[in-house]
Amino acid sequence: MSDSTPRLWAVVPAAGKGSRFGADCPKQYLDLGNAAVIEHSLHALLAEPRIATVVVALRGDDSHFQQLAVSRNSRVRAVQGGAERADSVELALASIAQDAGERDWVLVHDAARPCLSGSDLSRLIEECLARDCGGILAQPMVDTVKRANDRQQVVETVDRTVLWRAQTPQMFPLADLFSALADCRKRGVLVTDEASAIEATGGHVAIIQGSHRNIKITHREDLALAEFFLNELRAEGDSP
Ligand SMILES: Nc1ccn([C@@H]2O[C@H](COP(=O)(O)OP(=O)(O)OP(=O)(O)O)[C@@H](O)[C@H]2O)c(=O)n1
Ligand SMILES: C[C@](O)(CO)[C@H](O)COP(=O)(O)O
Repeated sequence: MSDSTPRLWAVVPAAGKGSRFGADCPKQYLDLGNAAVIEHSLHALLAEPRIATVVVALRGDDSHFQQLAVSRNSRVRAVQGGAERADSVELALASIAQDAGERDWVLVHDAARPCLSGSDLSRLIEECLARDCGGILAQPMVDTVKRANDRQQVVETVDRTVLWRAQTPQMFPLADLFSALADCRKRGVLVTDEASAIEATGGHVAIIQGSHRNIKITHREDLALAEFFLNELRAEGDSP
């Protein structure tokens, strides 16, 4: 890695199958208003001038991405992802490690989260840089939370005041995240987000409260909700 002026990179894991959604194509390519799901996610990142380059991790058999105009954006690169989300992120980081500076940062944002607002993205970037600490957007838990046994019987009610639902983007020093993901992979530690890898290797993660609109499209009913939220964001001028 070269040691130049710190830059901000973005990685977009987009190599999933969308099996829980159950559509004919991966959910990141479903139509959502006037664009595909992934286009909304990428446009939100590309609207942020501090992000120099966006690296999208795709399935090896992905034939959709190259048909999108955004695939030809000069700030967008595509690489092949891996079997798990963490593998896709690590492979994307591996593709830029040689170009990245020692003090560069990276934020990772799910292709399946199209309702990221410009204000949330800016706040995450500013808080992480100001605190010099990696961080994640997250939502406080508003439901009562139960721990259940394997027969789906309630074992206990959990104190929800200390619980947060992690979203993306998640932003960390690029070298720290790359190293943490590789370490977790070598140790067989399964991680479902970037913060888990940082935590597992002793790092610190700040929580920055994000909007409840920043949902992850997972099941069929999420698509209509995402379209509603996108229309709200557009009306407020908080999305590209
Ligand atoms: N091997 C994988 C698996 C997931 N993802 C991406 O990680 C994000 C969040 O994952 P998830 O919502 O679980 O997407 P899928 O894995 O496609 O969904 P499912 O688990 O229902 O198949 C998505 O943008 C997905 O494309 C990825 O890049 N590589
Ligand atoms: C990264 C994430 O979106 C944070 O909530 C979530 O962990 C992704 O989980 P998935 O099972 O890969 O959708």
